[in-house]
Amino acid sequence: MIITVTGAAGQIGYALLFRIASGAMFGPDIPVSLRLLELPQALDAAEGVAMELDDCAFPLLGDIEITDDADVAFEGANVALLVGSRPRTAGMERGDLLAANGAIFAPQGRAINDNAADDVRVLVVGNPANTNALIASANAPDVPSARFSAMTRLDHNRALAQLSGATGAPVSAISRVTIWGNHSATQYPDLSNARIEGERFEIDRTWVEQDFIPTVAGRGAAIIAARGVSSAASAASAAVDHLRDWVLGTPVGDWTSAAIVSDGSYGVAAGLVSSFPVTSDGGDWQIVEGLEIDEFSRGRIDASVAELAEERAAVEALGLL
Ligand SMILES: NC(=O)c1ccc[n+]([C@@H]2O[C@H](COP(=O)([O-])OP(=O)(O)OC[C@H]3O[C@@H](n4cnc5c(N)ncnc54)[C@H](O)[C@@H]3O)[C@@H](O)[C@H]2O)c1
Ligand SMILES: O=C(O)C[C@H](O)C(=O)O
Repeated sequence: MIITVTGAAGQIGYALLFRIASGAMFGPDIPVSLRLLELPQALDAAEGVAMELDDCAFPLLGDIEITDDADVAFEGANVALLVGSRPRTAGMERGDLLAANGAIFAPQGRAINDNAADDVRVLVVGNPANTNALIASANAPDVPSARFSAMTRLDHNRALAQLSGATGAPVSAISRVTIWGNHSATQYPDLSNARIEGERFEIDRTWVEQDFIPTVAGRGAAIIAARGVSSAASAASAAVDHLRDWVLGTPVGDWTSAAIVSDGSYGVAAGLVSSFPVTSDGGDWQIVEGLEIDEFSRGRIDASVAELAEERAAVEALGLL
């Protein structure tokens, strides 16, 4: 399996590469070769990471290639993790960030289109992840859009952890939690269908609305406030979970959350990259259909999807789609 990681010398890269190389992503039987894409000024740091990977003597790890050339990095890639992106800095407006990231994700989409393996699967982690995935997919016309996804698994895992903490139920007993919409503060972490030990349970709506939702949706900012930098190990762990479930399949009776290109399900405008409840049997992600959406959920989903539509309009105006 050839796995390309962009932004490989960054914080998430440093937490992610060792887990991939150890077999945590695809299990103990699948050897992995790594392609690390970095900016020219970070190539030395990426070399250092590769030296440490060598020093782990991972039995599953094949060759490691380090490059600042996207065509080389995505050559033959079966999996592409697009982590490297331009973080927001002081004085930057949302539109500036979208433009800066368009300059990264449009060429990377083209490089994936021209060089990746026929079965490539792409996970966008770099923010704003949903819209970056939209840009990459739009610039890869020969790759089915179903092969592009953006990461909301970290939000999903945060929701599991919060519910576990509030109920005392172990994370392993909780199922059917959903993240809808954008990987941003407007996301909607939804417990309407959640189960503990396979059963529906009584849930305090005040806690959901005033504590659970703001905690999950604001967790990225809370981590930045506490650490001074954004989440890295938990983001890497979520990326491992996302790819494992996509390639090896989700557990029977449960689903996960991933941002994928909407087919119009649940009133989410077709073409937007929005988070949904999804399953996989090892092929494409499938949206879990037929869930009842009450008025509260409808409002929350619509608000986050409206933000996604605004982001799409902004990158469309920049000529990135
Ligand atoms: N979706 C999520 O749940 C989630 C969670 C945490 C972080 N993030 C996002 O992930 C991204 C990476 O976070 P980080 O903490 O690793 O950042 P970081 O700044 O530590 O590392 C980013 C790396 O990307 C590299 N890079 C920048 N542009 C590149 C390009 N065009 N090609 C290749 N490499 C490039 C930089 O040189 C740097 O080494 C950020 O956008 C962050 O906001 C997303
Ligand atoms: O919130 C952020 O900016 C960082 C990241 O997307 C996160 O969710 O931790």
